[in-house]
Amino acid sequence: MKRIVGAILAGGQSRRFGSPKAFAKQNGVYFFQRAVEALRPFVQELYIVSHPALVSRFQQETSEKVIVDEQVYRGQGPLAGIYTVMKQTEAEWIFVLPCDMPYMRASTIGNMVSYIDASFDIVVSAHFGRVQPLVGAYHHRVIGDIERLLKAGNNRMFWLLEKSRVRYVKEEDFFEDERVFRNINRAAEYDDIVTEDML
Ligand SMILES: Nc1nc2c(ncn2[C@@H]2O[C@H](COP(=O)(O)OP(=O)(O)OP(=O)(O)O)[C@@H](O)[C@H]2O)c(=O)[nH]1
Repeated sequence: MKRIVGAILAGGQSRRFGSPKAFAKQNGVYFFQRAVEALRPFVQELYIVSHPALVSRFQQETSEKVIVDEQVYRGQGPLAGIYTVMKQTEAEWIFVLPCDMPYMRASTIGNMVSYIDASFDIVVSAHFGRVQPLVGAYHHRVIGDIERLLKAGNNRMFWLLEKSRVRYVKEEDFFEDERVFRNINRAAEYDDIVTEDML
């Protein structure tokens, strides 16, 4: 079995949402907990990477490991979170999920994991023509590239994808319900899913 470590990114500011998205609920379950449930079956270790203000709240709600972004790159976005987890582990692969996709499920991750292949550096979902850099596996060997990008202040995920050998997993690889990749950024989007779930 491939050695995979999980990284749940929960270090964003949730400015558009208005309160920490990780602790919004879908059908009574915290968003971040949905990510934990989806990833847990496939990883030996799992890290929730957040920021200092949320650590104690996470610790009250989960027994998973909670860490904070490396101080030098704090606030630099998801790339800083992935880098931080890579620094914690020597595992070959880091499987990343955001904390704001409440419909993500274990079967999706299982399918993604089956496409992990060491001839690629990164394996991410690109279902329905939308690249999802926060849903996929990153090989540990990209840590140097990530560090260089962060040092230069080029923290967009797409800079890393551009430099790397990427396997884009699409609907012809495995079909998936589009809703699984729905991420919640704004309170209005949250209101929509609450209403839909009640129907
Ligand atoms: N560890 C870590 N995760 C981050 C960071 N920035 C964003 N994330 C996570 O990446 C995912 C996508 O984040 P966004 O929705 O783009 O950003 P956000 O800061 O949470 O929200 P906005 O403030 O509204 O832009 C979420 O799971 C965030 O928690 C960061 O600097 N560090």
